[in-house]
Amino acid sequence: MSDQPPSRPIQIVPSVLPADFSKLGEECRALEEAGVDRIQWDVMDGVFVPNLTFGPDVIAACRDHVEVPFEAHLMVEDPDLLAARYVEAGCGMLIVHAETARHLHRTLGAIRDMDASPAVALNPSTPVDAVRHVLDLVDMVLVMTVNPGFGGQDYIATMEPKVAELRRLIVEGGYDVDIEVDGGIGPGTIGGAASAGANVLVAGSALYRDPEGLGHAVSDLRARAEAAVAQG
Ligand SMILES: O=C(CO)[C@@H](O)[C@H](O)COP(=O)(O)O
Repeated sequence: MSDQPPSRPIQIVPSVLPADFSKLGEECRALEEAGVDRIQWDVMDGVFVPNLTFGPDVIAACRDHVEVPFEAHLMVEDPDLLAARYVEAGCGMLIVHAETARHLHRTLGAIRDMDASPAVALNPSTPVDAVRHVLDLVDMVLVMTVNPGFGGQDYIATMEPKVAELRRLIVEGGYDVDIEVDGGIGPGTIGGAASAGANVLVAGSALYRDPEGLGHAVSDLRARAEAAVAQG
């Protein structure tokens, strides 16, 4: 009998960075029809990362086009200032970077108090230890597999041991926490990330460049991740 707990369900979450920004409502509907589990909005403020993307009103405008849940990846210098706006816009999960929250424990608790799902993100150079004392507060930890700011970057495979270390911490502590990875996820990399312990996989470029379309891309990535987990 394996002493490992049952693996957590694989979830495929698109980043809409590669989508056509002139018709985001339609793009969200296409993603929902393709079978995604959630939609990730990469929120960037031009301070924490060298890019500027979606304000809460843009997300709110897309909310009623689909039923699928939204998550906001807050790549912003001051998450406390903005968190409530993104919940009001319709994001059920907020992902806060450990590197930006001045009082991470308090910020995550405040998100839960807003009836939203708190999650925490780690940039590639930030150690797992940065979230050791907040695993009881979050529903998910995001391990970045690129440096944040842009889609289409190369996957940083050296993050796989970090994912495995985080998984051990979660399992040993008995926490009910998903592990998400984001950045460079595609057919050639998703297996390594899932084998390391990630069960929520964010993909942007890989979904939109699949010649067989979004539906095929989502199904193919899910199958590859599930096969990697099954192989152990
Ligand atoms: O979050 C970021 C960068 O900040 C990106 O990693 C996108 O969320 C996914 O982009 P791809 O690498 O899948 O194109």
